[in-house]
Amino acid sequence: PRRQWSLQDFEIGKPLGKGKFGRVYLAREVKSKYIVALKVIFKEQIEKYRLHHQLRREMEIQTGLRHPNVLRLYGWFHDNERIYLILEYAHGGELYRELRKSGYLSEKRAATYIASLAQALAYCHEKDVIHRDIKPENLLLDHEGRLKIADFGWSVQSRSKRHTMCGTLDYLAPEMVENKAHDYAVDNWTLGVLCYEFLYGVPPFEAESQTDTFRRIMKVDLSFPSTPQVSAEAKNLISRLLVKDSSKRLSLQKIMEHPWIMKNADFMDTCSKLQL
Ligand SMILES: CC[C@@H](NC(=O)c1cc2[nH]nc(NC(=O)c3ccc(N4CCN(C)CC4)cc3)c2s1)c1ccccc1
Repeated sequence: PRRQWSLQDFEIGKPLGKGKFGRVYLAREVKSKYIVALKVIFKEQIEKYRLHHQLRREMEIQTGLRHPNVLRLYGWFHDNERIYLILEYAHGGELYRELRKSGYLSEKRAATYIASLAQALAYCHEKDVIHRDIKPENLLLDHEGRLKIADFGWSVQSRSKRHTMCGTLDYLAPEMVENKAHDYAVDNWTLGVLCYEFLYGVPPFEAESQTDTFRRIMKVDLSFPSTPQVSAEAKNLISRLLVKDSSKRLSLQKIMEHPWIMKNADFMDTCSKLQL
């Protein structure tokens, strides 16, 4: 039986990051000395924005997911004011920071991250989970540099209903921009956006205003800068993901078999190759 955790079970360390509704702290479970990340969410924030059903969904979803590229949620507890999520600690921090520091990533590193994401999403889709908010801020790195998808706050368990999104629009697929019912293929679109951003350092439809970004997404106004130098195979993969008709986007399986991925991705644990 799952034991009841409480704050007394943990020594709280430095703050790791903060999101809209809470903060994450480094923490150590006292008895086992096991290092975790403790996400603290304020109940009044959840009530104010009426997000308890979403938070419950995040907790149910992430608890049930077991994949090397999905951040583990070990358990949770609460007190009068706060809800605490006991999360896997990713030692490398946010992929976002690495991307901003180096400007853009090598084709090998970009392909490895896209392959890891495709495997993680294939696993999530098998479990009827659509993350829907895959962006660099939600991607973490562990001590081996392995990618971990975090923050399932926006994910949905089954075929999604209409939801308004907040935050950056750069990663929204056309069907989400049009607020149409959408399905798993939104995550495939997002892989195209991420692959572009990993290789060029900026998202493909970036614009001065949100309206212009909307317009560029709806038109799939995609162009490749002349620098940095990016291979034709990489551009081919991006062009086959950033397709308006969601049924025509490359499937996750086909992404993992794409020549650019096969040539550049470093499948660290070969077993993941067998999972294909
Ligand atoms: C993805 C956002 C989400 N975050 C999580 O759930 C998060 C869950 C989780 N587990 N481990 C983390 N690790 C870190 O945040 C981290 C940050 C910097 C680090 N380094 C700094 C540079 N140094 C050179 C190396 C070490 C190392 C680890 C995070 S964040 C969130 C959502 C709501 C509220 C707060 C946070």
